Amino acid sequence: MAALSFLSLVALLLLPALLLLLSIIVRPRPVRIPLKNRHVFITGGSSGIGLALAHRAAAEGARVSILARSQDKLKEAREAIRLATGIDVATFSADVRDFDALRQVAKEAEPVDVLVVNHGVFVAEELAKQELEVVRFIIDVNLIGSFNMIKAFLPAMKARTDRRPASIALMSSQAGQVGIYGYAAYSASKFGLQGLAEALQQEIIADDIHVSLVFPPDTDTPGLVEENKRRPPLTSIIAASSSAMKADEVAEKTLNGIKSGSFIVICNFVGYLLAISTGGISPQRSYVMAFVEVVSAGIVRLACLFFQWSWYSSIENWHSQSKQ
Ligand SMILES: NC(=O)C1=CN([C@@H]2O[C@H](COP(=O)(O)OP(=O)(O)OC[C@H]3O[C@@H](n4cnc5c(N)ncnc54)[C@H](OP(=O)(O)O)[C@@H]3O)[C@@H](O)[C@H]2O)C=CC1
Ligand SMILES: CCCCCCCCCCCCCCCC(=O)[C@@H](N)CO
Repeated sequence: MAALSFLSLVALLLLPALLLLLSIIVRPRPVRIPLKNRHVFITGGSSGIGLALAHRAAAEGARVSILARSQDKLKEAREAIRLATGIDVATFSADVRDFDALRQVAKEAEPVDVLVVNHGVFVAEELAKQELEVVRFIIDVNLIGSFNMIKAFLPAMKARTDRRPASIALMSSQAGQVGIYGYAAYSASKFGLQGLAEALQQEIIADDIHVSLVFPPDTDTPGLVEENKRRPPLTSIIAASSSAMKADEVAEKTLNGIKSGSFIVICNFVGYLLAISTGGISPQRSYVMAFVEVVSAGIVRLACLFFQWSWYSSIENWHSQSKQ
């Protein structure tokens, strides 16, 4: 009884003190980034998550531009958005691997207030089977392509005359928080975005530009349909630990994350567990989330170990079955 009341006293005093402390120290400070009447530029905006983002941003009153390689898909996307919202988006055809082409696009499109670096390619395959050419392709498009986009667009974003806060959002994946069977190259390309995002945020905070890093689970898109045709079964089994989402749901989370300046954008329940367990030393603007992280870190680590346990059991079972 005495122990119990002592514990509740500690909780009563310490937890609010912790909350207060966190509300003072969280950095960068909270920010709101308006979308209405601002220029939102989305790579990979002709399909899947990028297309859903373009729809939503247009419906919220932003001026929207989309970039991808295929002219045909861009045209189709433009028509679909016009049909649904009555709004015209600007389209740019370029390969994110071609820096000179991106510089040209940037010149035409500027000024951009919200840059959403969403394009991406994925080929799920065991590394032993995956050609190095495919590995290079994934890293080139997902990681180097993101550098190319930022290098091409950042100078004008820094020099913008609209002094309201601006944003650069990067589309990662939950496979960018934890390495998953079949995703050696893909996970590496997405983990790379985290280092880029953390360093970049420190460099451009003084320009009032705010970085968001988005972590979706499997999302129903044309890209996923293509990937599923040859995905190793173990990739699907492990990825199923996190429930799949619709492209529009991910787009909604992403835009809300951008508007609230969240550094880490969480998409589903498992996303909370992943964000807490990989929080490490990444920036956190919300003192409430910071509080949840500090208080639950240990127990969430335990849950993670259970997930690893179940994944390795699946892998063991798979191998023992395929030997029979
Ligand atoms: N779907 C999913 O399960 C998940 C996806 N993600 C991430 O979300 C993002 C979008 O995925 P999703 O919507 O499924 O993808 P889709 O395959 O449906 O669309 C990809 C988009 O990127 C464009 N793109 C691809 N390569 C290039 C390139 N080299 N240069 C310019 N544009 C390019 C495509 O157009 P085009 O081919 O014409 O160039 C298309 O517009 C990716 O970064 C992906 O990694 C994250 C977690 C889960
Ligand atoms: C307590 C801690 C909880 C840990 C649970 C972790 C669950 C991880 C599931 C990872 C799913 C990865 C999906 C990748 C989707 C993707 O990017 C591809 N479809 C390519 O587009």
